[in-house]
Amino acid sequence: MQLELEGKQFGPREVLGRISLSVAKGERLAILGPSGIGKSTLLRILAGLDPKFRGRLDAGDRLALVFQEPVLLPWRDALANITLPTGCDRLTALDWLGQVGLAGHENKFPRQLSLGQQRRLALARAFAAGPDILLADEPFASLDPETRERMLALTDALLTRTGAGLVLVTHDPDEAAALKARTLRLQGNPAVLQND
Ligand SMILES: Nc1ncnc2c1ncn2[C@@H]1O[C@H](COP(=O)(O)OP(=O)(O)OP(=O)(O)O)[C@@H](O)[C@H]1O
Repeated sequence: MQLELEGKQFGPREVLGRISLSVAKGERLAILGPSGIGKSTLLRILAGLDPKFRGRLDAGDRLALVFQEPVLLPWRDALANITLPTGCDRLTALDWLGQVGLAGHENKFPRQLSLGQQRRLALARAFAAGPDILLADEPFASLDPETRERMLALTDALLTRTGAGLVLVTHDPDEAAALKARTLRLQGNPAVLQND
């Protein structure tokens, strides 16, 4: 995927400046920066969720997204939370549940799962979609340290196994290091990307 951003405004406010970014399958990138700098805004543009920007996005790749909030279907069980959005079959969904350590939880509803389990379900759903590139917005925030470590190791393993690329938005350089991601930093007003 390739983005040539000339600028992004909210009303009169120029939030992002000129940003050139390309990510290929297998490549891992982390975008760091303080709260409010424009990390989520940039990720939403990359995901094609926000078409209101000046510039050009070449989005030929297959993308999957994970957010800080797992955004699951509340009235569907864990299995259907994978099969319905991705179109994959039951066996594939069960396999992915196993890979994220949720074997035996397939008939539970999201509210019956802990936050860490819900995040792993969202991760399984993302990988079940077979993405070239995973776009992740703070998916490890507000987990207890042990769960966070396990989730980071799991994400690293699944990225390696599938060969998917990664764009991770985070304020935490440790997460970038744990995922062996090249780091770029958003800074300035309007914000632009600098090598870290
Ligand atoms: N829909 C919107 N309308 C107006 N302003 C917005 C909108 N979305 C974001 N902003 C503003 O754009 C700026 C960048 O927001 P963004 O959420 O991208 O920052 P962030 O770096 O992801 O922050 P955080 O780390 O706290 O999530 C902020 O000043 C925010 O208030």
